[in-house]
Amino acid sequence: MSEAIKVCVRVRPMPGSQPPYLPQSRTSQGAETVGCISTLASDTTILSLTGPSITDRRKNREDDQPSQPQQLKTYAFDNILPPPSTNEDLYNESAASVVTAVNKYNQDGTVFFYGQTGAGKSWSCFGDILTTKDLSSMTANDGVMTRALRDLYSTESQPSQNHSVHREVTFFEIFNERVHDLLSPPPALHKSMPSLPVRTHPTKGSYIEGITSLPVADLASCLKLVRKGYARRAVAGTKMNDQSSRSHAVVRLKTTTKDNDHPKSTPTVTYLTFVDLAGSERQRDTGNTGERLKEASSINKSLSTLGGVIFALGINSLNPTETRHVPFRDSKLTLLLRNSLNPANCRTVMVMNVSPDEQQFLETVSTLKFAQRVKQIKTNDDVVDKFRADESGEVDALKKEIGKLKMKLDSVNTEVPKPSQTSMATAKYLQDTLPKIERMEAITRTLVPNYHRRIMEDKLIDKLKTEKISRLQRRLRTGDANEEDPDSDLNVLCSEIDSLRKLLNEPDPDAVMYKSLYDDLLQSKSPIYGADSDELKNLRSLTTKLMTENQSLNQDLEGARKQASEAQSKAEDSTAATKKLLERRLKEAEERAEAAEEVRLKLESQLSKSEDTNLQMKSKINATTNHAEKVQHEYQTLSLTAATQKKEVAKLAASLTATQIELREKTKDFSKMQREHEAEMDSLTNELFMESERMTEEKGATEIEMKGKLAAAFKDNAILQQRVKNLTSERENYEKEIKTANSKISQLEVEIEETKASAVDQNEQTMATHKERVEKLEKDNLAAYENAEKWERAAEENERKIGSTMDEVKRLKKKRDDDAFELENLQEDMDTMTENVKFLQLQNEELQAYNVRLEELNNLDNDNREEREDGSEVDGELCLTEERAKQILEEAVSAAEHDAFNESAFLPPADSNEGVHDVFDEELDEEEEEMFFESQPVDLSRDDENGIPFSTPQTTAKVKAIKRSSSRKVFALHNE
Ligand SMILES: Nc1ncnc2c1ncn2[C@@H]1O[C@H](COP(=O)(O)OP(=O)(O)OP(=O)(O)O)[C@@H](O)[C@H]1O
Repeated sequence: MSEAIKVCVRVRPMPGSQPPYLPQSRTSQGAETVGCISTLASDTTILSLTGPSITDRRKNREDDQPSQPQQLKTYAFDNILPPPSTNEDLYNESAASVVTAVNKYNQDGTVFFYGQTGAGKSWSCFGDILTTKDLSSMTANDGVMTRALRDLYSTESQPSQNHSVHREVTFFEIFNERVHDLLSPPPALHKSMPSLPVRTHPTKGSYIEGITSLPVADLASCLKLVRKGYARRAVAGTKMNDQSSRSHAVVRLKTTTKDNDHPKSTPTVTYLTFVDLAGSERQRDTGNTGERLKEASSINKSLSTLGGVIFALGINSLNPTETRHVPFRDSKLTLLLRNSLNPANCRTVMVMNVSPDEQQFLETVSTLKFAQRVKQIKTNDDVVDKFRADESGEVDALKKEIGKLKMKLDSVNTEVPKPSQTSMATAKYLQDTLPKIERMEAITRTLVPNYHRRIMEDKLIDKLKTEKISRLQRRLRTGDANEEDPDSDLNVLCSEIDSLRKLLNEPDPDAVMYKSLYDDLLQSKSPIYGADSDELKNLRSLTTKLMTENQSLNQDLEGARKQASEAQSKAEDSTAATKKLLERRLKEAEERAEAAEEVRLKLESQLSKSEDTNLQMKSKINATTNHAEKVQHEYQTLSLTAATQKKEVAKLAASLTATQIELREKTKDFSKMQREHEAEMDSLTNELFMESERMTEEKGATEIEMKGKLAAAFKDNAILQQRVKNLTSERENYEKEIKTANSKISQLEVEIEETKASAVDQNEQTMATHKERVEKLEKDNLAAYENAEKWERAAEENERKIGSTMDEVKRLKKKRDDDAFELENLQEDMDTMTENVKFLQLQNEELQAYNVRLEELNNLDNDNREEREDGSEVDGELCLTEERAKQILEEAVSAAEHDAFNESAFLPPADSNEGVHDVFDEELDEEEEEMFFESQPVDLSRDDENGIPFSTPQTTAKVKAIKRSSSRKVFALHNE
């Protein structure tokens, strides 16, 4: 059993730091620290993480205090690359071996880039491909993918006479569980990228229907296409990364190699895949909402499925007897990369990108835990792919197996130092050869058990292969006449396997040859040395000489051997100690395994219990999900109601504003009128006051009445002013209330939105982490209970929030109704006020008219007085009987008096006497008229029956007017 997936951890530089990205501290033992990550310069497989303890973290979350760092854990992986590691370093440690496997041994290869958002996955994979101008020449920031492609194109399996190579590239992304072809022509403007369907073929496995696969003959055209596709990838700015990839991007290069020597043979197809996964992200850190949140939820879901697949593969490889279901089908990512995750099929490397930033501590822990799970996946070289469903793929698998065997053979061959070709006839050769032979002997001694072990291992593999081959042959024999075709794939494969087997079974021929030579030499059985010739004599003397030299050399050699044996014994001691240590460790491991078995049994029983609990939990979660959906529905209804209410409130506010404007206008008018009124009142008061002083006591009653009216008017005016004031302050209060209500409504809406978003977020997150939780439940039931409780608490909290929100909405509704009612009342008050104001206006007008009338009367009285002061007399020339004239005059006076005092509007304006003079102007001259008036025996000092005084200037004027009109009538009668 060996680890199937190589895991390299790449630590990015501290965010915001500048090159050369040196460690922040370095201890005397060589430990280098950047942020929360420490590494050893002497051991690049160990990493330790320092961070706050879980309790500290919880505490910090509550009281927001910085915590004391604590040593947390040390992890071991295949390779750790702390800053300032370059993309070249990363390539050499990760993808280089994958390229070799693809290129040299026809294996499939995949490189994954995993890590939280902003940890440097895209940087590690693609480097600065978007900004590099010349793609054909290498730059320092070339990503791992670029370097791998460069190596692939430049090395062995280039087209040759024997082989023809054809390469095609595909580039797609998985965005929100939709597969987008990044090499297809872009969609029309404002149209979204079409989603391609993923189909599963019974023999070919899963594939994308209609994906663009473009031939790429050289590196530059391949990189150009990748760059084009990469530029079209879905990215968006988040709080954690301003160019965050929102999708999983997969670049796949298919290489088809045809063997020209065997044109009928099936071409070998290999895939080299690069997967830049979207980064896991926590909503709390990114602060994502809306579309970004939806994307994050989809990313987390597919990563969680990937985790589930890795977990199941790990469990299966730990316990090969039972096969746990591997949920490849749960996401498009795992479905399409199923082959890449199968260690029997593919050489896979995972680059785990982490950030040393203390703020990202939890994410780093989570990535490293994921990496540990990946490391749990083991592969047994004897185990043939149990995932492969199709038998037609077996030829391909066998070819890949040959690749593996070749790789092994290569590694074995490189361990054997080859002796150089030398002449056998010279002693020099012997001199040179002897120590070499010695060494060869030693090597052979060590190699033989190795060979034996390997032969045993490979025999096992061979057994499986032979079984497979005979099965295949049987099938071919029964179904295909081509069985004897020496060119058939199977025969080619068989012969290749046989030759490989031979190579593995037979000891190195050089070693055997040198060994036999050496033996011959030692026993002097070689025919060359047996002949008694001069050459031999010479050789013998030379040999004797050499032998003496050799003896001394042998002595040296003996010394060296002694030293070597000492070193060997030391090495043996240390080996024994190591063996002991290993045995102790083995024992410990066995004990641990036993303990683990016990735990497993316990866990199994717990598991069965957990499964019940799971079911309960699932039903609970379903119920809660239903409840959450209901809540969501209620939210929507609430939002609709809130929107309607908002509209109503907006309408109300608009009508209120209109009323307010109207009110303001009216208030303005009222204030203006009031001011005018006050001014008029003042002037009227003054006038009245003056007038009242001048007026006699008979006018007192009128004056008092006037004053009373005036006082009443003042009072009304004061009330009006007060009312207007109250109204204004009421209006202001109402405006304030409306404002508060509006702000409360918008606050409420924001709260509803937030609660809705957080509920949706919680729902999605719960659904996404559900599977993981269930698995966690299997491990730790208690933790799951805690989670469930937390979840329930969150749901209760939601319910409580909804309750309080609904109460708030109800309260606001009631408030709105109250306000509407208050508004109606205010409107009524306003109407009453308007009527009052109208009434006051009328009163005002009456007062004005009265004033005018008073003035007029006054003027008339003055005129009258002036006329009387003239002393002119009326000539009695008229031939009208005195009695008839008196009668007519009395009738006219009475009618006029009635008109004058009951219909105040009947009087002409104060400044005009037109009505009086008209007739006279036409028919009598001034003198005649005066004479006529004077002749009339009217008592101007008497009161009429209504008690109206005639002795005032006004009454005098009135009477004079009456007299005139009467005279006119009398004159007319007289003329008749
Ligand atoms: N090793 C590194 N050296 C220098 N800069 C780096 C390194 N790793 C990452 N960065 C920088 O950090 C930024 C974020 O890296 P990148 O976009 O590769 O992250 P990511 O893991 O792909 O994030 P996301 O999942 O959000 O797409 C980039 O601007 C990149 O330049």
